[in-house]
Amino acid sequence: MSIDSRKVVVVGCGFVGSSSAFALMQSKLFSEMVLIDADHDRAEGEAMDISHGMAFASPMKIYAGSYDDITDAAVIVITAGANQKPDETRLDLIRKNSAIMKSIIGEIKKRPFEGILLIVSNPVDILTYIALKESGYPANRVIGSGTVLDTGRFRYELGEHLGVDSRSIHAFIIGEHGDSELAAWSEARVGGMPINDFCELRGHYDHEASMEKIFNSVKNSAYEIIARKHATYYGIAMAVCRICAAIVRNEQSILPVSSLMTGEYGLENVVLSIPAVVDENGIETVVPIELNETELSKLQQSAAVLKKVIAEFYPD
Ligand SMILES: NC(=O)C1=CN([C@@H]2O[C@H](COP(=O)(O)OP(=O)(O)OC[C@H]3O[C@@H](n4cnc5c(N)ncnc54)[C@H](O)[C@@H]3O)[C@@H](O)[C@H]2O)C=CC1
Ligand SMILES: CC(=O)C(=O)O
Repeated sequence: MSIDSRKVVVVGCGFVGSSSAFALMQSKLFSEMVLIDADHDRAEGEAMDISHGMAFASPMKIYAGSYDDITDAAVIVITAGANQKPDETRLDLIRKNSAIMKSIIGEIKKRPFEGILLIVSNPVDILTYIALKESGYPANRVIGSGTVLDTGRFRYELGEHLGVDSRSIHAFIIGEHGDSELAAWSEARVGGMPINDFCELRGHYDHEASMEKIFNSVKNSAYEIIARKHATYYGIAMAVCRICAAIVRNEQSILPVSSLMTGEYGLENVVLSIPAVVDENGIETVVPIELNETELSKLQQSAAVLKKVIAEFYPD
């Protein structure tokens, strides 16, 4: 079965799945999009609604389908599962969503599929690990959206603080997509300048206080949004589009997706985010950026948090 690089499948058509589908339609990356949901009517309604925008975008076949439609897709985006309620962490979702992920991977595995699995449902790092184990696919083909969203939030916050286009900022949030994540401050650059030098250029000298404020705002974004509107979906939809573009356009873009660690920073058998080169094969290679001692220790603590949860599912 050959891969059709113009075909994408979205599994789960709730807030995140439908927003991602809407963003993907507007991105013009694909000419065919299959929507799958446990609630087939919902998938049908979303396919109809999104299709009605086509006259203002580009021709595309969008339909509610089944797992029999996945075989030649380039990417399957999985957004199915419960979202956080106020006061819930992402890790609190693991019981419900691990069962959902296992059932979806079970369906996918019954069919030939050679494309990329892009996991978005939370807790994304643990569910990506489960998808990897249950599918048996090579690690390069199973990617989590990881901290691509958090990194987008980080660049946005820094851009606001510094009065500069966030696209001119190279800075990453790494580790868990969740409460143990960290900012790789020591590698952050604005227009090629070390970040603190750029801050001083803009008249900001209170580095420690600003760093803490900006990082906390990024880390707590989901909680703040969920408290106000019950779910987050537009930011992640844009992140899904960005990752899909890197894959189907074979861009070799560096994105902090969630991937299997194989010795980087002394970490193994855990899935988390560090920057990686993303191309048509998924993860081409991870990019183990230099971290200072504090950052390295925080990354290792983040991995330990994730490993503890993984051990509940796959005790060795
Ligand atoms: N990785 C990230 O950065 C982000 C992840 N998320 C996560 O995305 C997930 C989805 O969130 P929402 O869309 O807000 O939830 P939602 O409740 O609006 O939608 C979930 C959808 O999944 C469907 N579903 C449930 N079981 C299914 C199955 N076995 N097969 C197919 N479809 C199934 C439901 O019918 C529903 O339509 C959550 O886990 C949420 O935490 C949300 C935002 C950002
Ligand atoms: C819900 C979630 O994971 C986020 O918005 O970051």
